[in-house]
Formats: sequence, C-alpha cells, structure tokens
Amino acid sequence: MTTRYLLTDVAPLGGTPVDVLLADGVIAATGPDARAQAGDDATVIDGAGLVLLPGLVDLHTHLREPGREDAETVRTGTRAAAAGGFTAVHAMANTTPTQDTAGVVEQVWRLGRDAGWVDVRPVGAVTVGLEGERLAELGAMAQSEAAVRVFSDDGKCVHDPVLMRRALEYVKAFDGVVAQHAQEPRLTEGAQMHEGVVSAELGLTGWPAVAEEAVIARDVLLAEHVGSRLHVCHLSTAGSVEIIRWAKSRGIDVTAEVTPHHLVLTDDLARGYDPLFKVNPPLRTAADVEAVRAGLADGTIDIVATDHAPHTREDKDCEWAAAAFGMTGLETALSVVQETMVDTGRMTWADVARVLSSAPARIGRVDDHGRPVAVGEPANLVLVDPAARRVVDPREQATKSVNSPFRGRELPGRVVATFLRGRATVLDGVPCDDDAAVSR
Ligand SMILES: NC(=O)N[C@@H](CC(=O)O)C(=O)O
Ligand SMILES: [Zn+2]
Ligand SMILES: [Zn+2]
Repeated sequence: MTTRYLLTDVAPLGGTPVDVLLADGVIAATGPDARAQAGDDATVIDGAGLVLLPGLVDLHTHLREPGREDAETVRTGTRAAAAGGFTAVHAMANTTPTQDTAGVVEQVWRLGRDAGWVDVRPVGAVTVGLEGERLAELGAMAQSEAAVRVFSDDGKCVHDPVLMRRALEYVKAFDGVVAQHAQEPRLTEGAQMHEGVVSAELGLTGWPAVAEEAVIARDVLLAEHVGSRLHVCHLSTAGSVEIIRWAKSRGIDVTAEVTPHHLVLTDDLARGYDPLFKVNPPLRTAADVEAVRAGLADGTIDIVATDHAPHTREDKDCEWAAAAFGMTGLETALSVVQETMVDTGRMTWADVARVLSSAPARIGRVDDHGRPVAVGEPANLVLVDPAARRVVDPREQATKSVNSPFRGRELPGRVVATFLRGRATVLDGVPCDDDAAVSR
C-alpha cells in the first residue's frame, strides 16, 4: 500500500484553499471529507500558501538514452523531470540508435517504467534514422507496448513535402500527430544564431525567421489538405505566431509549443559568445519574445514544452561555432512560466495547468495526466510554492548536464512535492530516491 497524504489548505489551480487526501493512487477526498477520511496514518503536508496543479506533462524532452548516456540517461532525465514538477514526458526520437522501430521505442518505454520517476512516452521518428528519405515504421511503433502517438524527426526538419504529406496521412489511422521541427535546411546552412542586427555585428551566419515561418506555412496547408493533425515544435518568431493564428481561424487542426527560453531570452545574449545560449531554433529578438508571450496568453500557442536538451561539457565548453545546440529546461520551466506569464498578470494558475499539463496531455494522447484536480482522478499532481525564490545552480540540479541558460539567475517558485499515482517522487523539494522504482 502506498502512503496516504493529507495536503492541508492547498489552493487547487490557485483557487480557494482546501484539504486534499491522496490515497490508493487517486484523489480520494477534498474539503472536510479529506480530514475525516485521512485517519491517523496519513502523512500531513502543510499546504498553506501552496498551489496544487495537475502533474506537468512535457511534449518535448531529450533523454539521450540510448546513445548519449554521458549527457543524460532515462533515469537522470526523468528524475530531473520529477524535480521540475512533471509526471509525464515525451522522449524525443533523436537517440542512437534512432527511435524509429518498435524495438527501440519499447526499450525507452521500459527504461522509463523501471526508473519510476514519471511516465515516459517515447516519440517515434518520422523517417528512418531521421534521414528524411523514407518513412519509419509508424504503425508498428503505434501498436507497440510504447503506444507511440507523437512522431517527430526533431533536431531535423521533415523538409520533403511529399514525405511530410504521407506522414500526416499515415498517422490519422492511429490518431497520431506529426510534431515538426520547422527549419528550412537550405535557408539555414551553417547557421549559428538568429539572423538580424546582432548576427551582423558578430559576423555569425544567421538563421532567418523565414526559415521557420515558410515551413510552418507549408505544413498547416498540408495538414488542411489531408485533414490531419499537425503540431509545431518550439515556435520562436512573431511571424510564426501570426501563421498559427491564421491557420486556427481557418479551422486547421494545428497546435503549437513555445519553450521557456524563447519566452524570456533574446539574441543579445550571443554577444558574450557563451555557447550556453546557442540553441535551435535560436534565441530571437525582444519583439519575438513579446509576440510569443502574447500568443501563449491568447491561446494561439497551445503549450509550453521544455525542449530539455542536455549536452556534455565537451560539447558545450568550446568556441561558439563548434558547440552543440541546446539547453536544459525541465527544472526551470515552471519558474520561467511563473515569472513571464503569472507574475506579469498575463495568465492564471489555471492557465498554467492548461499550457503545461492538460493541453500537452491531450496533444500526446496521454491518459491519466492533465486531469482536473477532483475526487476520483489519478493523483498525478505537483505542489508549488509561488512565493519562494531561488538562484539557479546547475550543480544542484538532477539532470546530468549543466547547460542551463538560467545559471546564476534568480527565479520565482519552487516545486515542493510531485506525486505520481499518489506516490511522492519529490518531497520538500527533494527527489525521493529511496521510494522511486518501488511501487508502480
Ligand atoms: N533544441 C536544440 O538546440 N537541440 C536539440 C534538437 C532540437 O530540438 O532541435 C537537441 O537534440 O540537442
Ligand atoms: Zn527541434
Ligand atoms: Zn528538441
């Protein structure tokens, strides 16, 4: 039997404080019933001042296993996810070997289950080896034990329009979605950062906004043409927001994500030539940051996804041009959303629950996550202290990698506890190592 938890005076979705009892993997009672049913053996957590949200769901995580266990493993990455308040993550397909067969996605799914920190939903590659030449075994991955619903060549763009069309048509059979890394390859050859004033000054090859926008425009039209579901990864420009807004107004079945880093950081940061700030798509301008915030606030952008991209020191501690693209994000995502959207008055905690939990769960077709905080629902939850503040120190993080762009920054909010089916994976802000992998 798992421990029973009585959370006293917690504010579900930031609303009126109430007692909540977690027992037998579900939300067993709320209000006066919670205390009455708790009994003497329940562990009491004082929730005064804390916000209770459904456990966060990441649609875009790089766990690096198999192949780059020196940067992250399923175990370290999912422990970091739990520390960040997540209860489910989608593991991107750009592993070695590529997650392009039922065998590899099942391997990743099993590693996630055995680690026990969060539910791991592997993403399947769209094309064999992410080569962009022929479709991978999408149906076999969908029917495997891993039950893949999200397909992506992330890291690379499915740039061949015929392959993209076929993938969109194919995934309809099993209610799947194609998640596109929108990057026109010819327009971004040798690109190092956003193409604009700063890249011109620094003499670095630019990655123009149009390289993203042109692919998104094409893909929403393809999705409309074949009547399929499209998801756009890490949207980063004002123009991309406009295209998604237009597509949705036409009734096209498209969803879009923005990363925490694109909600706050700009291309100015490249001036120090610190590869911590090298990422794909690149950090854009202040006007783009404002546009993605506005798009998230008005629902044009559906979700925040971390694009947690751990890299080893060797791959990051080098000159800008030689460094890998990518930054970690699982343990800072909620704080960045609080700082940029909640503390600015642009979103409520209920909106946060939507963009970081219920909407990504729906897009990824993850049952049992992103559910309402209500009696009878699975106890996949996160308890947050919005009044806390902390300085980000990657050495204190659970991820194996230290490439956080928020290093040394003070951010608001702290994950106090995370629960996966009623079992605490994090308590007092610390991952519960002894309990992980015991009861599932
Ligand atoms: N975002 C990144 O800069 N890098 C990602 C790939 C990707 O998301 O495109 C990675 O796998 O390192
Ligand atoms: Zn990508
Ligand atoms: Zn990615």
